[in-house]
Amino acid sequence: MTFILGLTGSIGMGKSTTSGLFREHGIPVHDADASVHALYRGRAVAPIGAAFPGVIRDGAVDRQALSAAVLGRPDALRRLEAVIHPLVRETELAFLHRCRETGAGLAVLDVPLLLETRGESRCDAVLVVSAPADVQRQRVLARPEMTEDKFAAIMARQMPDEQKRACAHFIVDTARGVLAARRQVGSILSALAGRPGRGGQSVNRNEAETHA
Ligand SMILES: CC(C)(COP(=O)(O)OP(=O)(O)OC[C@H]1O[C@@H](n2cnc3c(N)ncnc32)[C@H](O)[C@@H]1O)[C@@H](O)C(=O)NCCC(=O)NCCS
Ligand SMILES: Nc1ncnc2c1ncn2[C@@H]1O[C@H](COP(=O)(O)OP(=O)(O)OP(=O)(O)O)[C@@H](O)[C@H]1O
Repeated sequence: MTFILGLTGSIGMGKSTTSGLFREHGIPVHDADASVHALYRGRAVAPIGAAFPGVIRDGAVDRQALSAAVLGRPDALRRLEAVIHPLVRETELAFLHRCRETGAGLAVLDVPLLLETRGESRCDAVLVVSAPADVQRQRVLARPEMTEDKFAAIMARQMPDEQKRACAHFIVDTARGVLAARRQVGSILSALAGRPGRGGQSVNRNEAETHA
């Protein structure tokens, strides 16, 4: 049985970077953000175009236009999520099916809204990627196209980092550099070695060592 590790964290905390450290060990990772982006070039174009007129450009969803249409408008963001989340869930299920068929002992689901959407119920354990608020802010505001308003609108839809950490079986601190994060991932893999998956029944948090 494949052990399902849910990897999450707020915007800019280092989810993609940390997922990459699991990939270095040959562990399969499903990246929900990447799945959304692929859907915006394929199956989601028609339903998103119907729900949000004007956001399709050159046959694909224009993320900047969509962002402007939904961020800061909680109802619109919920509407977008109602369209896109079931499609992402389908790609995730297909990924997990492949992991089981190939006998993978561990699979990682990188899902930004894992805890906000109670997705932990389909994981065997939860890893929260975290950094101090000032580091997060500096990272996010350094991105092109990012503004204070956009950052605030995204944060408003996300569970505070402190609450996320309280739900974690494992924590990776990304403020200490990639080498330190690589070491933390290594120790999580050691802690999980040989642990059988339970097909989505969560591990009791006390059963797993929390690595801060
Ligand atoms: C709002 C959109 C258009 C902005 O696009 P953009 O290219 O600027 O951001 P990107 O997709 O790379 O997401 C970056 C980060 O924003 C945060 N984020 C994305 N969607 C959401 C959301 N619905 N609620 C809160 N935070 C979100 C996450 O931390 C994510 O890692 C885009 O994020 C989107 O389509 N979101 C809806 C899909 C979704 O809910 N994705 C998250 C999990 S599946
Ligand atoms: N362990 C680390 N050490 C140093 N810098 C890091 C580390 N992890 C992430 N970063 C830096 O932080 C920034 C955000 O990282 P990343 O893109 O992995 O975050 P994310 O959580 O996936 O972001 P988003 O929520 O936007 O998808 C990047 O500039 C990355 O280089």
